[in-house]
Amino acid sequence: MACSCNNKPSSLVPAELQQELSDPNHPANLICELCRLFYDLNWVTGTGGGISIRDVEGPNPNLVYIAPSGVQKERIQPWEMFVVDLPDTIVRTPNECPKELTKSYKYKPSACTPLFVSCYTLRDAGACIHTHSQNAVMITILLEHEKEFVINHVEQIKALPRLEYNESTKKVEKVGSMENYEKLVIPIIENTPHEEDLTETLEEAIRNYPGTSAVLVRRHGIYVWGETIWKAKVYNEALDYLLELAVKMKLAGISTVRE
Ligand SMILES: CSCCC(=O)C(=O)COP(=O)(O)O
Ligand SMILES: [Zn+2]
Repeated sequence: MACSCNNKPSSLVPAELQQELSDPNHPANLICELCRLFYDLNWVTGTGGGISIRDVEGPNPNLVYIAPSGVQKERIQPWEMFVVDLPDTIVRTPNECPKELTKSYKYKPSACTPLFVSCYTLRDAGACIHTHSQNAVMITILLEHEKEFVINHVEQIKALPRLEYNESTKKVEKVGSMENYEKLVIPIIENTPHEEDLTETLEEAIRNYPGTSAVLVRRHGIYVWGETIWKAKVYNEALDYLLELAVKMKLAGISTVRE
C-alpha cells in the first residue's frame, strides 16, 4: 500500500503521520501541492519563498506546518515538514523520519519561520505565503525611494479584504472586501542579508498598517497572509496581478493612483 500523495510504501511512514498524509486537505499535503503550483508561477523557484499553514481544522489550531530551509520547494514531501506549536516550540522535525524517506542532510526549518510566526501571532492568520515573484521585486525597484506601494481604481482590488482593528477583541478583523476605487496600500520594508533579520521591520509594518494583508520586501519578494490558506492564495494572486499591472503602468509613465 502507498500513501495517497506519493509512491512511498506506507510501511515506511510513521503511524502518527499516516492518517494526516491520507487527507489531501491536511496542511502538510497542501503545502506540497501549492509549492508545485507556485513554482510554475515562478514564485518559489531556486529554493526561494515558501508557504506555512496553521492546522485550523485539527485538534490544536496552534500547530503550524512549515517547510524545511534551502530545499527545492516544488519537490517537498509531506513528511519533510517542521511542526511548530505557536509561538516557538518545534514539536516535530523531518530529522526524526526514517532515512529511506528523507535526504541525507540535517533539515533546518525555513528561514522564514520567525516571519510566518509574526503573521500568526500579530494577525491571527490561518496561513502565510512568501514569494519571490518578479512582479513584487520589480515594483520595489521602480519605487526605490518609496515606503509604500499604492494603487486604486482597478477591479481586482475587490479581491482583497477590508481589515479593521476591533477595540473589543483587540484584533485586526476582516469586515468585508475593498472597493475597486479604494486605495490599496502595501508597506515596503528594506531587505537584510538574512531572512530572519527581517522580523522586526515586518512586525513594525504589520503594526503600522492595520489595513494590510501583505508586506513587500525590497529587491526580495512579498509576504501575504489570510484567514485560511485559500484566502491567502487568493490575496496573493490578486496582489501579484496588481503588482504586474503596476509595473507595466509605471514603465508606461502612468500613475497607479487616480485622484
Ligand atoms: C534563494 S532563496 C534565499 C532565502 C529566501 O529568501 C527564502 O525565501 C527561502 O528561505 P528558506 O529558508 O525557506 O529556503
Ligand atoms: Zn525570501
